[in-house]
Amino acid sequence: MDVYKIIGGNRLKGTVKVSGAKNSAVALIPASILANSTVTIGGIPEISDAWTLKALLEEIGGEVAFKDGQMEIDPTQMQAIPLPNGNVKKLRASYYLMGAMLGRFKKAVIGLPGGCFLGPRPIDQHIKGFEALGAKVTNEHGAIYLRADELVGAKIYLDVASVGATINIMLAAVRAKGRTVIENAAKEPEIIDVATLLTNMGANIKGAGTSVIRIDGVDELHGTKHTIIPDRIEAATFMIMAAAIGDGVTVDNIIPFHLEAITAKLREMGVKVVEGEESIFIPRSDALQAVDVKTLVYPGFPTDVQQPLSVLMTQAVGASKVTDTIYSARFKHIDELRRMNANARVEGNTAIIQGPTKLHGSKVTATDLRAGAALVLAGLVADGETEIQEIYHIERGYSSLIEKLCSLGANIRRETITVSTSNRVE
Ligand SMILES: CC(=O)N[C@H]1[C@@H](OP(=O)(O)OP(=O)(O)OC[C@H]2O[C@@H](n3ccc(=O)[nH]c3=O)[C@H](O)[C@@H]2O)O[C@H](CO)[C@@H](O)[C@@H]1O
Ligand SMILES: C=C(OP(=O)(O)O)C(=O)O
Repeated sequence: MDVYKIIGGNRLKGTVKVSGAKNSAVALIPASILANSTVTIGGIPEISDAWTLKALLEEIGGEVAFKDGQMEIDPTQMQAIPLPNGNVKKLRASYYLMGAMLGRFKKAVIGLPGGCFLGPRPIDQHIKGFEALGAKVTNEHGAIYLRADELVGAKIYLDVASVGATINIMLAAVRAKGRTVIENAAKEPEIIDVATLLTNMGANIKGAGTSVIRIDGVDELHGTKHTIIPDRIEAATFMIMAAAIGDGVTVDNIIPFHLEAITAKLREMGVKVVEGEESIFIPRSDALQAVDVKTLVYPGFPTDVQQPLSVLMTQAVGASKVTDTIYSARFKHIDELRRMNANARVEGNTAIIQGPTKLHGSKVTATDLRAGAALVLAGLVADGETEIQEIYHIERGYSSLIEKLCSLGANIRRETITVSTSNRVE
C-alpha cells in the first residue's frame, strides 16, 4: 500500500504553480466525443481522473495521446460502445459520457458513476434534462440506458443549480435540433470553460456563467485547440496551506477573480492576501481569528474547499463553524482530524471547530479527495510524523502534490509500506 508520510513543522516558502482545473478537465475530455476531428486540450492536470477518462475514450474507439499536460483526442472512430461497468465506476465525472455520447450517437449505456462519497450524489436533474430533449432514460441493474430517435431543444428548469447537470445538458443540447434554454443553470467557471471549448468546436451557446444558458443546436462540431482554466480548488488549497504554515508563498498561474470567496474568508480570519494579476501572495500569518463559513454554489464559498479550511480553523482563536449546504455529509475528515488532537465535532450539516490546538502527527485515512488534502495540511502543521493512507483519493485530483510541496520546503514523501493489521487505520 502506498501512503504519504509527512514530518510536520517546516514553514512553506516560495512559488507554487497551479495546474489546470480537475473539474474542467473531467468535462472537457468527454466533450471531445462530439467533434468530427482532433481536439487538443492543453494544461490537463496529471491526475488519475484524467488517465481514467483517457482509458474510457479509448474503450469506445478514440485515439488519445496524453503527454506533458497536453491531451490530443481523435474521436473519429468512436462508437456507442456500452460502458456499464469498469472504469466508469472510478470517478464521478464519467457521467459526462452520457451527455456527450447522447449528443453524438443518440444513445449511450453508462454505469452509475463513482467519485468521492459525500453522501447522496443524485443525477435526477441530468436525467430530467435528457428526457426533456427527447431521450428515453432507464436504469437497468445500475447502468443508465439513454436512447433518442432525435434530440429536440427544450426549456429546462433545474430544481437545483447543479454543475454536473448544467454541463451534461449542454453536451447533449449542442447537437439537438433547435433551441435549448437551461434556467437556474449553475454559474461555476468550469461551465464557462466547457462552453468555450464547445463554442470553438462550432457550437452556439450564449449565457454560460449566468443562470440562463441558451443553446442553438448545430449539425456538426469540429476539432479545435483549447487551454484549460487554472484549478481554483487547488489554488485555494495552497492559499490555505500558506496561511497555516507559510513564510511567504506565491500561488501562481491562477485567476484571482475565481478565488474571491476564499480571499474574503481568509482576510476575515486575519490572513493578508496580496492579489496580483495571475497570482496571489500570502505572507506569514500570525494570529488567526475563528470564522463561520457556509458553502454555497458559485460565487459562494465552494464545498470543495471547506475541508482544508477546517484544518486552518484548528489554528484560529475561538470557535469556528463550517456549514455545508451542498453536501451535508462531507465531514468524514473531522473524525481523522480528531485523531490528530483537533477539538472538533459535527452537528447535522455543521462542523464546530475550537482552536487553537496543537495537532499531533498520527496515522490517518483520506476518506475522499479534499479530506485527503485537509489531512496533508494537518500533517504539515502537526508535530511529529503523519501517515496518510488511501492516498488514491488525493491523486484523483491533485497534480504532483508531493513535488509541489517539497519545492516549497515541506517534508513529505510517498512510500510503499507492507500492510499488516496493525498498520491499517481502523
Ligand atoms: C455547487 C457545487 O459546489 N458544486 C460542486 C460539486 O459539483 P457536483 O457536480 O458534485 O454537484 P452539483 O453541482 O451537480 O450538485 C449541487 C447540488 O445539487 C444536488 N443535485 C445535483 C444533481 C442532480 O441531478 N440532483 C441534485 O439534487 C447535489 O446533491 C448537490 O447538493 O462538486 C464538484 C466536484 O468537486 C465541483 O466541481 C462543483 O463546483
Ligand atoms: C468531490 C470532488 O470530486 P468528484 O466530484 O470528482 O468526486 C472534488 O473535486 O472535490
